[in-house]
Amino acid sequence: MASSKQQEIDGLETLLQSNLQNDELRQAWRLLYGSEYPPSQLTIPKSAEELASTSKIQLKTYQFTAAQEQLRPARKVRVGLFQNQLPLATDAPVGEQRTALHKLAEKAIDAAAQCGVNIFCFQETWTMPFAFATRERLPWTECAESAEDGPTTQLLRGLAKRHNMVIINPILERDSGDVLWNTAVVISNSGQIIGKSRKNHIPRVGDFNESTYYMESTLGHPVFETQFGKIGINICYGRHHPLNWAMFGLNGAEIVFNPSATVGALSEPLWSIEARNAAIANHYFACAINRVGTEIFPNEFTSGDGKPAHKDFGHFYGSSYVAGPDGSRSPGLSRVTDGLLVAELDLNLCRQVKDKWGFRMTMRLPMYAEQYTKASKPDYKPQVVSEKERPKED
Ligand SMILES: NC(=O)NCCC(=O)O
Repeated sequence: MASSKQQEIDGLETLLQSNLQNDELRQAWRLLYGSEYPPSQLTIPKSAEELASTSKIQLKTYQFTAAQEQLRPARKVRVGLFQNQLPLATDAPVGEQRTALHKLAEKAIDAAAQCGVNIFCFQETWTMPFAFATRERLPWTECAESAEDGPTTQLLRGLAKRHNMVIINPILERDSGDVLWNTAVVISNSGQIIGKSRKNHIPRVGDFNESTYYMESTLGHPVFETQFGKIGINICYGRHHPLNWAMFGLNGAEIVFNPSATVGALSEPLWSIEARNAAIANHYFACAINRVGTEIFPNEFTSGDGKPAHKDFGHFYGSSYVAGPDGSRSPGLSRVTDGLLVAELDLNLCRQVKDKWGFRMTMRLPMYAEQYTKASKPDYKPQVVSEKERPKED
């Protein structure tokens, strides 16, 4: 069973709330989250709270607002971000693991539907343990499935239609030629598949040796036009590449999901910054979703850093959150438990922020296109100005 270590704290918010009071808490919250305390929540049915509670899923809600416009009605959409631990041990048969995850997902989607969620997204490769550190092929490559006809997409197509909900399904994909990919399938609220996006940047850092398992995307930065808004998917490690985020914005995304699997020792200082910065820089909502728990594997592996072999990556710290184009962010989910974050976004905020700051008028794309083209050539000479090259002034 994936376990959360006892000493893991629940998160920054719990620390703030248990150590600060009244005005200090309000001020700290405003500085850290860019919004008022207490955070503005949604009214949701008691049945959703009960279902989440009996399923041991933390349920948090948040509302982003935009100024009311005269000519455009508000464009409110609810997103559901689901983070989870593995329900079974990593050495359970992979089919049983997938079935257990499917059962958990049905509960989370049901709770999300009761909260009026329009677009739901899972964490990266949610149907399997995050086994890539092991570099063992079997049984993990058996977890790969068809993006179009695999059992997970089939299950979610039914749920998407039943709940009138777009579902983003990040899986390890096996295509018809037996090439593996790290893929997010976008399933429309009609139950049809709109398309898929694949991971552009593959990590080779610490225990994240994923190039052993799947190939780099050749699909670019597709943006999917759904009934609820234009969405893109930047999978996990792609969040360290600002241009990866930028391309989804240039292709018109209003919401970019970042399904992830990352651990505290490696990336926790980056986590609360990267998606938030992407939302600000690209004038869209960014939804960051991380795995939870410590997954212990049967065999030891090393990180190639001279340290002892080990059987786990460390703690996947959850902390999923939504960031708005205005720099504000929602509260985060727990670092240690399964959770569903339901956030209401008014997509009008994207254009309002662009206009307020003049970001689209000042972005200077042709200048960067020219410079990037030059910088991508092997003979590129970096533009460095040195004192040595200046004529002496005296
Ligand atoms: N899953 C994945 O790409 N993890 C890499 C580590 C990180 O990006 O924090």
